[in-house]
Amino acid sequence: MPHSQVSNNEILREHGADLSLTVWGSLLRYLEPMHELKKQGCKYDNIVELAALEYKKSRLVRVRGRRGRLGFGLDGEAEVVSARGRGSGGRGFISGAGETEIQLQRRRIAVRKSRLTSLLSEVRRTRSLHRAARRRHGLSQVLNGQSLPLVAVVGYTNAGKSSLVSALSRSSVYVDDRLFATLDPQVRSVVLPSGQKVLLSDTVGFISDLPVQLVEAFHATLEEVVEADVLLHVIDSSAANADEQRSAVLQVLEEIGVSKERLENQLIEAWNKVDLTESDSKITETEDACQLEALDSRLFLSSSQENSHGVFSEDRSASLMYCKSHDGGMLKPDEVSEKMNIWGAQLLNGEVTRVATSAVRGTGLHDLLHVLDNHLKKQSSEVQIE
Ligand SMILES: Nc1nc2c(ncn2[C@@H]2O[C@H](COP(=O)(O)OP(=O)(O)OP(=O)(O)O)[C@@H](O)[C@H]2O)c(=O)[nH]1
Ligand SMILES: [Mg+2]
Repeated sequence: MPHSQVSNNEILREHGADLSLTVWGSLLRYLEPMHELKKQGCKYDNIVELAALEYKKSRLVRVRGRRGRLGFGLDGEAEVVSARGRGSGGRGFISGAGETEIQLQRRRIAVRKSRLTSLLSEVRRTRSLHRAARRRHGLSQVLNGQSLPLVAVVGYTNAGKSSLVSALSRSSVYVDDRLFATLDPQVRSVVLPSGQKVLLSDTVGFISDLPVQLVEAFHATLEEVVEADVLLHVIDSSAANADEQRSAVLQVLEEIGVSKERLENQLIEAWNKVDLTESDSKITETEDACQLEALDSRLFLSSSQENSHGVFSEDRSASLMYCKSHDGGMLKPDEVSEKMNIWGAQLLNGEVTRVATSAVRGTGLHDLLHVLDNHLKKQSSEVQIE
């Protein structure tokens, strides 16, 4: 993956670029729709340049290419130098002529920046047209005039949002993406267990300290989030700083105008990548649906519960939930899924709902669809009461 965010960041880091710059690099890399920007001629290297310019206007990243060519790029050795000539890597920058070179580079970047900005606004315009079209048709033909609930999938960068959206749409009972694929490739339709059809909208990954200068570029995502009926917050449970990433996302959501009340009542958490946090044997058992993994006690019940099929109890020390049938045997997956009704009760009490998932292994996807179902039912019943 020569142009992936990870490898580019690694290269930058290897060459001594400071962390804030790599954060900018990754932020810019994640400015969706980068694919479209790339298609339209924006190179990743330009984005990194832009990052450098935006973050520290007085500093530049210079890259020595393999053939000794100086420029901006990723195939060579990078050194961060200040405009005054103090090299962070111990190497100085020749002043005098260097000043001119920096000015020249700045101008080049400024030109690229304006190109990027106009491309982004074009992309925004296209996406908003798509959204309008989606609302207009909005499968209203299919649903007799009702518009479909929109679930915005948000989360820290690399949490697995896109993977989860694909996995959910694959696992859904019936998927018809033809209408949307042409309108907006980042939206998938999914049918919940009750038969309710929803739209899942994949968004860009958030990172800490969202720089305000770039909020404009995030508008496409922000608009999806603001319009959404439910926010599905995907968290990489295997990340060492998962809690920090979670808080960073909540903070960004608040900053872009999502009310505290919505964050409490219209947000579902998918603690993704559980396959990386548990041993393989537990996963196997999970797939047999006899035991469900719990990341913490809030994922499941506060005490043992039962439904018509069996008893659910949790072993907090092992982070597991046991599901035994009344006759002492194992519960089948569809029997286990009945416990979602109990989760529904939790939702009515206004608790944040968390589901452990693995987009890669398919763990917890049905649970998540059930939770979404319950959530939307609860929301629509509240609307009716109002
Ligand atoms: N082990 C494991 N890897 C996962 C899981 N979900 C996603 N990944 C991997 O995590 C990486 C990031 O996944 P994406 O789906 O692109 O993450 P994202 O949140 O959409 O990332 P951005 O859109 O770039 O912010 C990929 O390499 C995925 O294969 C999971 O459940 N388990
Ligand atoms: Mg993604």
